[in-house]
Amino acid sequence: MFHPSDVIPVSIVTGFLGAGKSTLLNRLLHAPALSDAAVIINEFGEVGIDHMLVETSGENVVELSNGCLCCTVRGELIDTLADLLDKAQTGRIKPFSRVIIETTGLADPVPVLKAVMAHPAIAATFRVDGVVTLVDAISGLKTIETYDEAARQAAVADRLVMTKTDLVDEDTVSKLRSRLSAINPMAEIVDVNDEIASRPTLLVAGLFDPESKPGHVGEWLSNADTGHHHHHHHDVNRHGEHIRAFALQTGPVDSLSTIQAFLQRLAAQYGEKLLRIKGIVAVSNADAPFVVHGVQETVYPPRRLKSAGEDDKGNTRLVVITRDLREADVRDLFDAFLNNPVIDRPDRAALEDNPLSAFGFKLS
Ligand SMILES: Nc1nc2c(ncn2[C@@H]2O[C@H](COP(=O)(O)OP(=O)(O)OP(=O)(O)O)[C@@H](O)[C@H]2O)c(=O)[nH]1
Repeated sequence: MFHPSDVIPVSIVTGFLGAGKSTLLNRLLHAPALSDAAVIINEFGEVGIDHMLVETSGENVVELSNGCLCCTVRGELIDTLADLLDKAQTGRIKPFSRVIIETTGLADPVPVLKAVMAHPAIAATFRVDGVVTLVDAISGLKTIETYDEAARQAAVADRLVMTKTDLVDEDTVSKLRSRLSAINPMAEIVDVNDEIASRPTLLVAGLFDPESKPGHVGEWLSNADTGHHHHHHHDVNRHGEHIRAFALQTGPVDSLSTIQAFLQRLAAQYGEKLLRIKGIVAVSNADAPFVVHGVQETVYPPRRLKSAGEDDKGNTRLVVITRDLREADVRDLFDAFLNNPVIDRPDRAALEDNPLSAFGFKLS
């Protein structure tokens, strides 16, 4: 039975772009203990697809895709929490015993924490209980050096989960572990393949206590803007001066290999500038679409989805997040792989015959 006076715990799952947040959540949400959790997913850029990628019963999943939780949608987060509560109290959705917030990979977690902890009405009903930060073992060390957001995500964590340890050597894992424990000596550091990382208790850590965090976390929290009046509108597809999101769309493709070849090519050519690419691919004559993923230099094996959402039938949609990379360059390459002619650009056959052609080199 739902008691309006109950204080509802909130777990925050964070980690840089592509660290494996949705993958981990999918695993945990199958646990009966989390079957009545409400899930708030925040995606960067206006074309959100995570609601299709996180497998829950659906009813209690809310997607916030109008920007990044830490800046443009803090007000929306508060409204969403209030709205979820209202719907549960009035029987419009199932009661929930925990809220799980998956932030965008670009989120500074401090304002998100502050939004929940410092808003009078929200803080009376919800309490932060478990900040779990995922760190990608392939790119984590570099990402933490390069992006302040990633270092802050690690510093505020109750638990740090190293992901993709299956794809790197032991030495890399041990260097990452040392770096993480230097940033946040109080956090428990686990490998995503450890048994503990498959238990729902991974998300539970007791009331968030800034005192138990590295020295600067309390200061960050005091200085953070509460964002209560933060409904102004900046471009939801931009994060700072360098990072932007856009979508590539087309109809069904003849073969999944066309898209995988495009992703491989993009990753090889642009590497770290290609922060993230993910999407749903409709393939002619296939009864279900595929999900594809790339994170910086790595392209992951495609996965078949159970079914497409009603709006997505027959559509191929890729969301791209780049740093200092022109949208037009990515679009041109996409068109080349789809064999859409673009003036002055090599087509797919030329690109595959001569990998240097995209850089302006020609075979004699
Ligand atoms: N081999 C391997 N692949 C992983 C692991 N964790 C995640 N992946 C893959 O990494 C890709 C990105 O994972 P997601 O779970 O979508 O990452 P995310 O953090 O939710 O991504 P964003 O929400 O876009 O920031 C997917 O192809 C996953 O299958 C892991 O531990 N090992």
